[in-house]
Amino acid sequence: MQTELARIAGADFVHVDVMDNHFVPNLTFGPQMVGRIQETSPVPLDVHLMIDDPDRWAPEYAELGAASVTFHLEAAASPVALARRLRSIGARAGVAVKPATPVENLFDVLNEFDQILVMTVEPGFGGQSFLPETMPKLRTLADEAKRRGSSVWLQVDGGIGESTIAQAAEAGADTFVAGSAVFGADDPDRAIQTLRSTASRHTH
Ligand SMILES: O=C(CO)[C@@H](O)[C@H](O)COP(=O)(O)O
Ligand SMILES: [Fe+2]
Repeated sequence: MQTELARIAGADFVHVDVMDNHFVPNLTFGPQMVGRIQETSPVPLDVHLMIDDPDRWAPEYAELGAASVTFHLEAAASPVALARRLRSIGARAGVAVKPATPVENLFDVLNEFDQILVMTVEPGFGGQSFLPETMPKLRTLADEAKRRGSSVWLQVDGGIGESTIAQAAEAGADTFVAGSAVFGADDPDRAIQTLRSTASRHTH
């Protein structure tokens, strides 16, 4: 784990995928392991919860000291109350939407969140292909956030690499998660730098 973390020391965050084998058909780990990563990592953690009942579990990840905790809108009973709770613990509050989930319901509550994650693959597995059909939704969200003067971060996750990061940045994303494109590279830190500069060239 330490060696893996050292390979991405130049990243802004370590994105941690928590999967419960209910919300998604895959299982990773829970709070105990995330706590260990938190203790070991020199880079702050961005926790992505792909779990049922985040209202019950998400605060625990904030208590561990994660910089941000993102739960799925589809799974939360009271998204705004949960975001407030995460913020009160000191974490950035994030809400994620699956590719087919509309974002219009978030427009009136944008300021309740620090980041919104637009999934660019179906959650559950790394190494999938980017879904370009998610871009119009991202663009609508970015336009709305701008119109309202919101400072919410717009994150994309899934299939992000050299060509797709450009599309996502063009559509208004400002925070990018890359798994395979970084860990599959010979030099992960260099891959991060290249992705970062490609994104900034396509940000307007
Ligand atoms: O949350 C998820 C998938 O559910 C992502 O964080 C992926 O694990 C990112 O991996 P790549 O698509 O970049 O390989
Ligand atoms: Fe993720």
